[in-house]
Amino acid sequence: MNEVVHTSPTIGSNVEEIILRKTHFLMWDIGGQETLRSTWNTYYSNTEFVILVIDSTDRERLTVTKEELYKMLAHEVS
Ligand SMILES: Nc1nc2c(ncn2[C@@H]2O[C@H](COP(=O)(O)OP(=O)(O)OP(=O)(O)O)[C@@H](O)[C@H]2O)c(=O)[nH]1
Ligand SMILES: [Mg+2]
Repeated sequence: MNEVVHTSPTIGSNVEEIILRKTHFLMWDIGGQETLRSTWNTYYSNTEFVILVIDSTDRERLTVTKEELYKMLAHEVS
């Protein structure tokens, strides 16, 4: 709180491993910019879950987000 957090757009990806008891989470943070979305499908194999972060105040982009989510879910398992 009361702290300015500096962020920069994700280019490529950031990977983080979290271990909780015997469960290992390997989390990939990937960029959401339009030009980077075509690379998303290279992260799908062995993926158990997806966390999609949206800005709920950006009403215009909700439709785009929905389309991108459906595209992701419709992707063939490889
Ligand atoms: N108010 C508020 N602003 C946030 C929060 N998280 C991120 N932001 C702001 O939202 C903007 C984008 O944040 P990022 O974390 O770069 O968003 P991103 O989804 O990772 O974007 P990409 O890496 O390009 O996919 C920045 O201006 C942040 O300061 C939050 O929890 N609260
Ligand atoms: Mg990011």
